[in-house]
Amino acid sequence: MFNTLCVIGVGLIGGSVARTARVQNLAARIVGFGRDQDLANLQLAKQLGVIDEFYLDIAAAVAHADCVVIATPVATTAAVLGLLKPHWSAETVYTDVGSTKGSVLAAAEAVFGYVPDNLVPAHPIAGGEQSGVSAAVEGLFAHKRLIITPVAGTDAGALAKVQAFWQGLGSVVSLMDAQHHDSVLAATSHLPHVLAFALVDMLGHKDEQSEIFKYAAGGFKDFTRIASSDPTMWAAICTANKQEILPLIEQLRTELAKIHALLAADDYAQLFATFAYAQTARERFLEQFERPV
Ligand SMILES: NC(=O)c1ccc[n+]([C@@H]2O[C@H](COP(=O)([O-])OP(=O)(O)OC[C@H]3O[C@@H](n4cnc5c(N)ncnc54)[C@H](O)[C@@H]3O)[C@@H](O)[C@H]2O)c1
Ligand SMILES: O=C(O)C(=O)C[C@]1(C(=O)O)C=C[C@@H](O)C=C1
Repeated sequence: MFNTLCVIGVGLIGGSVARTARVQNLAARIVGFGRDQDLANLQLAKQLGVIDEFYLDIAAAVAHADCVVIATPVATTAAVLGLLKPHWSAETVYTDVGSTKGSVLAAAEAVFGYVPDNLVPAHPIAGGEQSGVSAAVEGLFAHKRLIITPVAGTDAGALAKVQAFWQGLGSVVSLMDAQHHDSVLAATSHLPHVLAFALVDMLGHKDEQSEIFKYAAGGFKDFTRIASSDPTMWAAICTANKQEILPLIEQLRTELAKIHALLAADDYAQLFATFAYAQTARERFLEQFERPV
């Protein structure tokens, strides 16, 4: 159990960390930090009992913290580490929740010149399309995967503490290289978001826009739910991981061109084979991986 948990960015994920940590007794006191423009969200977080106190001053926020969780958009990591740097403590463990991990290591290198041995990058593979503390839920991470991406110099004690913390929040923890993480998540999370944003962008610009959305039913809603996600967060993720995302967009172009050609040629057999392969693959993946524990 930590004495003071400090959450930097008390939004959907940071708020869910705080809510769950409280219920699971992982911290005696939970505080939040944000900028002036985060004041209303922080006030709400306190009012909802998600945090005990909040600070707009970083020194006050981390003064007694033995665990700091950075839960802000990935584009802000360097700025947040820059604020933390003068108050960095060897007695504290630091973790984050960013959707891209290479960018977090790069931010640490840029700010410190190295990755501090007590900074243990993490990524919970759980979330939703909403933002802010009002969307935070206790139990968000239960039975969900969480990837930790340590580096060669990561302190074993800090790693063990952070791993135990995330396990205490209910996550099923895996360890992997940040580069590998970014390559896997580009395919399973970032590309689907690009696709959903692209589809709604395309349809939204069509003249018959209102007609299209009027008759949209379950399939459209299922496919495009994630296009309701925060554009600030997703522009940051896509920019941070473009090296991995760009080749996947190219592969998808090839796949769409294949389906276009099959349809144009009335090649029912190959069209069926393509859809049947995808259906079987999805069923197999769900069966194998839907429940990690
Ligand atoms: N939403 C998801 O499904 C999901 C899942 C896993 C990981 N993540 C990652 O979690 C992080 C947070 O995402 P979220 O969905 O909780 O977003 P959110 O918008 O709900 O919360 C982010 C919070 O950070 C605050 N903030 C922004 N910039 C800040 C700064 N410079 N200093 C202090 N506070 C700042 C915002 O006001 C907000 O309260 C992102 O890095 C995202 O990649 C998101
Ligand atoms: O369910 C959603 O809405 C999500 O976008 C969650 C999701 C995902 O793509 O699965 C989004 C970003 C994360 O980094 C992890 C999880």
